[in-house]
Amino acid sequence: MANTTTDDSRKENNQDLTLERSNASFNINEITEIIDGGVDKTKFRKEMEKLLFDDPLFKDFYKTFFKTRSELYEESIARGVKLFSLRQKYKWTDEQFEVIEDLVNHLFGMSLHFTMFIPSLERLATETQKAKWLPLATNFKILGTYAQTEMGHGTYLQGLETTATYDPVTEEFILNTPHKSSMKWWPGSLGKSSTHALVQAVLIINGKNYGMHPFMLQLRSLDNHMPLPGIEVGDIGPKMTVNYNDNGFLLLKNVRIPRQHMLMKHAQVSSDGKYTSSGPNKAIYATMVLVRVKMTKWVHDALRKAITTAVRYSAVRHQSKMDDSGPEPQILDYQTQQYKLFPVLADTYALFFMSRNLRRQYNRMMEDIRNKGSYKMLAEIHSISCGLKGLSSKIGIDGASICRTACGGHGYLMVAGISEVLGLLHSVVTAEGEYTVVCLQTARYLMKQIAKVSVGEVVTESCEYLNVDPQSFSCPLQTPADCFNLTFLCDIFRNRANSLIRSVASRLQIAIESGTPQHIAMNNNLQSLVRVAEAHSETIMVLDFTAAVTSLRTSPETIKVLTSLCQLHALHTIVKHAGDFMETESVGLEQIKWIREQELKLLEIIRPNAVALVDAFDLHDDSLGSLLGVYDGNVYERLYESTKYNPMNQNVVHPSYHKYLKPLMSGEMISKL
Ligand SMILES: CCCCCCCCCCCCCCCCCC(=O)SCCNC(=O)CCNC(=O)[C@H](O)C(C)(C)COP(=O)(O)OP(=O)(O)OC[C@H]1O[C@@H](n2cnc3c(N)ncnc32)[C@H](O)[C@@H]1OP(=O)(O)O
Ligand SMILES: Cc1cc2nc3c(=O)[nH]c(=O)nc-3n(C[C@H](O)[C@H](O)[C@H](O)COP(=O)(O)OP(=O)(O)OC[C@H]3O[C@@H](n4cnc5c(N)ncnc54)[C@H](O)[C@@H]3O)c2cc1C
Repeated sequence: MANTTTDDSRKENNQDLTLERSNASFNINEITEIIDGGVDKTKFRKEMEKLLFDDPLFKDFYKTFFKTRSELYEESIARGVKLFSLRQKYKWTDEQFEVIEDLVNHLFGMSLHFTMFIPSLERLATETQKAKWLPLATNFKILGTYAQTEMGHGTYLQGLETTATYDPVTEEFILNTPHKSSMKWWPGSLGKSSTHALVQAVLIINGKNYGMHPFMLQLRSLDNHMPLPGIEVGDIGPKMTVNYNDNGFLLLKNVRIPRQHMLMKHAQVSSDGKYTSSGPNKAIYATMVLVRVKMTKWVHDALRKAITTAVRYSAVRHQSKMDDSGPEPQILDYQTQQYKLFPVLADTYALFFMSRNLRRQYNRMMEDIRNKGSYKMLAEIHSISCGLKGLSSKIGIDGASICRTACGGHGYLMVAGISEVLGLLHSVVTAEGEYTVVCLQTARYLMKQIAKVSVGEVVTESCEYLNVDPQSFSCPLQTPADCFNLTFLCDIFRNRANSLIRSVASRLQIAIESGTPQHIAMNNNLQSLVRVAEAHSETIMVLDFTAAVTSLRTSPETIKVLTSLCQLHALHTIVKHAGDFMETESVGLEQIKWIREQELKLLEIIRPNAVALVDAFDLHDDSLGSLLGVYDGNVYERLYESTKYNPMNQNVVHPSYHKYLKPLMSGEMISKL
């Protein structure tokens, strides 16, 4: 199968797409460079595309859909080994490797080695431990995973049951998973690949429980890959997606490890069993914060694949008639199709600017920790990243589902690529903190911030809007045209979040003051707490998108088109939650009517640039992984060609005909009964 590339050798055979591209009002390279982070980074990405997609191992992503689990696993290991070797050879940085992870859709074995195992060592190990294990890990002498979740507990970390009991006589920890519910269950690359795991276990010294702590455990022999004594390990079985990954289970029976194998940066156990700790007690959760931050960008990466497919396909697909005398229109010309897809396109851009800002804030926090030993920003970054990880995964799932249905029947095919994206997004909404659970972490923080406001204390930057009294707010939208004013829209979002936070805080306070036990008062308000976390996170997204488009240094045409997307993102979010915005008097009934009308106007404004706006993501066909979304638009040819590769078509007559259908049709089967 010929694949197009992202350079000038692209074949632009489909006339509709050629026309769409010639109609664009802006230069797509300007947006591509913003997304890549500059011309040099665009150049690097393109070089990497050449390097990877000239290699049959990474080409023709759609072929993975025809493979068995074992084939998928083996191929993913081959890909992982190739990528790790290339990383070593070219000395790619972490940032460069993240670009490559996205290009190959995270489809390679041992991805957790760089996503969680090494970052955990960097964050949780002492300098001596780092000097010992990091060179082994970065040179692939050991391959590691992050083993925290158990069969019985993933969310409630205080409920973990794996124990690490200190034995001062031998100066060892004895690791056990005492019950079925205690076995580790889910860690990526655990089942068949990893030689080592960072195991989170409950530390016990002299019968006293010190809670969850991290331990370095060797799982398999470095000579023959056999599990070491006392260790049972395997694959947990087929999943909704990521079936190339050997997510695993792990049982431990009296496995002894040296005292020095507890990662002791934040808490230490001396040889005689004395426990000491330093730094904040949640510092051992550090790797989870990093991955949640990264996940917001993964959602953007995933959703841009779905929306690129759906918009390009909608430009080449013709169906039905608007007018009996005219030709069948492109389905992208139906207002309903635009109303499905353009808000998703706007959300995809919103996710990009939000995740970029979140990563910058995270990097600032890490600099503070490294340079000043200051964890001041941790609580705020934890709260923001929890809410945004949750919200982005939800936007991703909703958006990709819309893209799938917007592609009609063909969208249901695996080779359309959207089901795969949707499955990946379902893993993101659950892994690294389940949706509701992470939202509740954000809400917990917001409740503390509003309590500070009530006693005149200073709140953190993300919550500054809480300093305003909602009573003093009046809706700034005086005319329909005001609905395009981003400053007004930001104020409306701030007011809605502010009012909702205050309202649930006040309900909680009244309930508790009137004698309702705190846990019951909380449970009676859990749904409202999730809602305030969503409102706060949606506000951050609108503020980040607005700040980005109003500070862009690029051509007026590019700013104009991105501004329209920002307006659509904000207006569509208001329409989705019209009840909230009206209940908090952030807008009135009249304004909701205007917003709905202006939203439809934006569809018309965006329509001529729709294809260019997805082209600006500059996704290589082998990265896009969709036969419906190919750059040249030759969708029907690609679909037909894919049937030649399909293993079901390798025999003209399938063996089951001779085994079952023929005996039925000849009457032989019935006569045997
Ligand atoms: C096609 C394109 C491609 C793109 C798509 C890519 C897709 C890729 C596909 C790959 C698949 C995904 C693989 C990803 C790997 C996933 C790995 C995992 O899940 S690993 C497993 C992940 N597992 C999970 O995520 C487990 C989720 N559960 C938890 O994190 C916790 O149990 C908890 C947070 C819910 C509660 O914890 P608990 O100890 O009971 O805490 P309390 O509630 O009592 O709060 C006490 C205080 O602590 C504070 N605080 C809390 N956390 C943090 C923090 N991180 N930091 C700082 N502070 C924190 C909190 O604010 C509070 O402060 P204060 O108010 O007192 O001041
Ligand atoms: C693809 C994938 C990869 C993974 N990779 C890893 C890995 O590499 N390493 C690892 O250690 N783990 C991994 N996990 C496990 C993952 O982190 C957990 O599954 C996740 O944190 C959710 O926890 P849970 O399964 O216990 O869900 P549960 O907590 O059992 O969630 C079930 C329901 O209960 C609700 N619920 C639970 N607690 C509360 C509460 N306090 N308040 C309100 N509602 C609540 C939830 O909202 C949800 O609706 C992976 C999971 C997946 C799907």
